[in-house]
Amino acid sequence: MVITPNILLTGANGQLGKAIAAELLAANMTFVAKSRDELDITNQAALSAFLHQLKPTIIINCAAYTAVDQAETDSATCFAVNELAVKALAEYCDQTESVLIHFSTDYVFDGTSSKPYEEQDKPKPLNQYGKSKLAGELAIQQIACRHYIIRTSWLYGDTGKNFYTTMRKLAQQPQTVKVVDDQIGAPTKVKELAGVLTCILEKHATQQGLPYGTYHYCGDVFKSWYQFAKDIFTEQQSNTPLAAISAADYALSKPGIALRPYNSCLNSQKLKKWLKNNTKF
Ligand SMILES: NC(=O)C1=CN([C@@H]2O[C@H](COP(=O)(O)OP(=O)(O)OC[C@H]3O[C@@H](n4cnc5c(N)ncnc54)[C@H](OP(=O)(O)O)[C@@H]3O)[C@@H](O)[C@H]2O)C=CC1
Ligand SMILES: Cc1cn([C@H]2C[C@H](O)[C@@H](COP(=O)(O)OP(=O)(O)O[C@H]3O[C@@H](C)C(=O)[C@@H](O)[C@H]3O)O2)c(=O)[nH]c1=O
Repeated sequence: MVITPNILLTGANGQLGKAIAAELLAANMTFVAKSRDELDITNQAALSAFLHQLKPTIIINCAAYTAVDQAETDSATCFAVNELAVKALAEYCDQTESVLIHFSTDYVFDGTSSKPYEEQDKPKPLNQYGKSKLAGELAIQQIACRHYIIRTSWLYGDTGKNFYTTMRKLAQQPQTVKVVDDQIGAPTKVKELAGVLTCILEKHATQQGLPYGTYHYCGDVFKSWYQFAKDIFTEQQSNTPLAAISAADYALSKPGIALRPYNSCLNSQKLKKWLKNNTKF
């Protein structure tokens, strides 16, 4: 007998949450999606009451505090969402033998490695956002509920707040846009990551199911933020001048900005190999 999972999607109004909802719908999967207004995961009492009422068997957590610079001065809120609420979700999953699918970031690394980061490499975040995301990962791993932690990088899509939509707007104005050229990573389409997640769910609870654990998944091409901006300006046929600058020079023009890793590259081979061997992806 196949048991239909009872899926809860949190943070459903974010860019990844929306993309996952669209992919799950397209795959005819049933799920309950909740935005922050409908389910604030930092409200422990409301969260607990909701979970015990819905009894999800799989939680896809797309709720997160993602304002990287703001987190430097608002770290309590950032940790409340990215660590404490995640711990509460993991505790529910542990008690009910449910599965937690959670997303994390390249910003858990300090970017000093000379090669793309693998799953087992030692995290050492540079900023409050990265520290809070690592704390969330550690909470899940310590509670040891059934889980997938998927670290990704530089997520973007046509809507929501991301580097792609920011650059698309800047490409419409006449002033020169200066963009950091010494931080490298892989832009990752939210739709692509949502497709990966759907494949994982489709295989879950079968013999080809992805083993629980931590995985990296990002786009195939590593580039700098400047190169990414250049691609976007070309796509937009923009005549706005674009200038490459160093992260150090960019920081001088933006006091209080968070430090970001120079090398944000993730090695996604482990998950990509599994996808190739086990799914239609
Ligand atoms: N964006 C990126 O480049 C990357 C993101 N990630 C990770 O991917 C995941 C998804 O990120 P992404 O979709 O881009 O982020 P978004 O900021 O687009 O979405 C996050 C969502 O979480 C919601 N949220 C914030 N606080 C709470 C709360 N207390 N309770 C419930 N919901 C809340 C936000 O609500 P509201 O809409 O009201 O603000 C928002 O809708 C996160 O875990 C993030 O850390 C990893 C690597 C790269
Ligand atoms: C807007 C802008 C940014 N930058 C630089 C600043 C920074 O080094 C880099 C990216 O800046 P942003 O603030 O757009 O992106 P940022 O918020 O750092 O993006 C990160 O978000 C979190 C949630 C993640 O998990 C990461 O993977 C990553 O995607 O580009 C410029 O150089 N010029 C500009 O005009």
